[in-house]
Amino acid sequence: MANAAKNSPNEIQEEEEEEEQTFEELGLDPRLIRALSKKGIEKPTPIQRVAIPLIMEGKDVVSRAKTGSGKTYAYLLPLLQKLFSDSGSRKTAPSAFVLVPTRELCQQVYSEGLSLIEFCRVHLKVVQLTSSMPIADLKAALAGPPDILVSTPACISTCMSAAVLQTKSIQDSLSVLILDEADLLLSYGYEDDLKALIPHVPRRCQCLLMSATSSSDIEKLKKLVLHNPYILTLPEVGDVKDEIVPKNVQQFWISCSARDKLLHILALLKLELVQKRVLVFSNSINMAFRLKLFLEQFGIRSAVLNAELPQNSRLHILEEFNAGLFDYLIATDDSQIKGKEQVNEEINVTSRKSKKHVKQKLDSEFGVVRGIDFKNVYTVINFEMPQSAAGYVHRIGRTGRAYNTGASVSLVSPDEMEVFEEIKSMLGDDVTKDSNFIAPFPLLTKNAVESLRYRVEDIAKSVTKIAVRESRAQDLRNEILNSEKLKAHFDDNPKDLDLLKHDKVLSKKPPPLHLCDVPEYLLDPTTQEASKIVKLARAAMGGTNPTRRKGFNRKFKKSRDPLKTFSADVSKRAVKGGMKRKGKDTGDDNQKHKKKKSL
Ligand SMILES: Nc1ncnc2c1ncn2[C@@H]1O[C@H](COP(=O)(O)OP(=O)(O)OP(=O)(O)O)[C@@H](O)[C@H]1O
Repeated sequence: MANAAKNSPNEIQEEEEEEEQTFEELGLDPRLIRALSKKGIEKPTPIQRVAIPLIMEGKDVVSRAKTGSGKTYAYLLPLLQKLFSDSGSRKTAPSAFVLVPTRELCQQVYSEGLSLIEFCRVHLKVVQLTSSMPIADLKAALAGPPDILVSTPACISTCMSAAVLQTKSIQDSLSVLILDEADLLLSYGYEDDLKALIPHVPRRCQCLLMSATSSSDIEKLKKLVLHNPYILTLPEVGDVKDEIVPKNVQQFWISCSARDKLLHILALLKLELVQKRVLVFSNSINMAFRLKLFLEQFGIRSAVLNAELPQNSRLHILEEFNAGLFDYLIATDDSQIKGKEQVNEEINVTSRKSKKHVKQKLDSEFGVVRGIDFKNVYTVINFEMPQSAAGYVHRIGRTGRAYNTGASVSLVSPDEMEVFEEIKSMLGDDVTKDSNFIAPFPLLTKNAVESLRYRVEDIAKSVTKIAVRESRAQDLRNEILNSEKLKAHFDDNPKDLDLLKHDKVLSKKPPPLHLCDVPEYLLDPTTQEASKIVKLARAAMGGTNPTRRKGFNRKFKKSRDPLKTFSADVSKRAVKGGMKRKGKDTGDDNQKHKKKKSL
């Protein structure tokens, strides 16, 4: 049906009717539907439409869907529904484990679970545990026990070794195990932790595996954890490399030398050729600070999010950014993949040379890019290219989430062409499939870039290695102090976001006034026009106001909406007559799902 639907208007109508399926029709409990409605969520996304009924039937499911497609509710909703009816049963350990690769994700899934439970007014308890917690706190959190435990595999392993979680209790009580962002669990080094847990997961336990990309790690995990699972995946994955990046994210690139990257990013931001809010990625913490200091000199304030910051500060930066308190966030990623030694070396240099001797370890459970639900990020800029094609998909996936639209701009220097080619070949880079095509960025003219060059060169030189090192150490010191204050403050005032600003200026000298404004005579007519178009588009979308944006997006062409293009696999094999299922027993369920669903 998916193919036919693309070709025939009548069938598109059919497809759209199928899309109108509601949460009620999926059999969701009215309390959950009310809770969703309070959160402004009215109808299921495609992955939710397919996964929720299967999970409610108790099936093991591997669910692979694009970034931002709503995978968290796809498992949280049926999980809660199951626990509504199980809540009276006696147990000695949590009924459900949700395992994620990073603390940031832990916090995010925990908050989503907690708010659904609160809205539903049911007596269920969710806790989050991380490896940094003292054993006594882990013990206290597990007393009860709670119904849902959100954690990292390493922390579960710690709890088992410290006998805070008894393996016998896990065997008796665990009924659902969820591995979220499963494609990352092994690359974050959790294989041994998972292997320690798996023998204690009872055979009857339902196992779910959620991921945005596929990899050999997923295959490994599937074998390790799942029994006879249903595989829900994108329709053409495998052969046609389609729709890896959500369709409503437009991808662009700019070719420039490594040296000219500062000049180009300044032109993009200062001439307002990209829409706010903007998430910029760099590959190292020093580069992130260099960029911050450089932009400050032109009156552009930003915050840096990285692995050396204390956890409270990181969470607070994310919350502030999501709440719209500042427009530019520079994040570092890939520190896990890059080799910790190199990054640690970077930190030690900072520590040794800094007078106040700030020592801070990189957090191995840190992850900004993977799975974090940034709100209303319109533009992602790759100031430096990620180290892998999968890294690119995850970065780009921070925009265009749920029903929003977004854009990405990658600054590609000659020595990054190799990874850029790899990305293009992974995407298929087919001009006819606009979702996967990375187009040259059309709004930035050579004249506009050159008009800024002489201003940029002096400032770029003034942002020396020493200045970067000092401001990085300064920021870290501030954040360590803040972190303590934040902890105490937020225990009492959980909703107070405006306490500490993270985009404060770090430069010793205030930005020169003449650099903060770009005089009109510097701009060629094409750039002026481009800037106007971007502003108009922004106004049409209601700025960063999420509710007005929704209205805009409803008018957005359906075929460009990533949330509408998912179909269950039901994939290749389904076309030939049946849902893809590991193992022999397909039975009646196969009949139910026989038809290839295009949602
Ligand atoms: N049915 C829905 N309607 C509208 N918005 C939704 C719906 N379901 C989820 N969302 C919103 O979509 C956003 C993305 O959801 P989520 O974080 O679950 O995506 P994801 O598929 O897990 O992405 P990633 O792979 O990047 O982790 C969230 O802000 C969430 O609140």
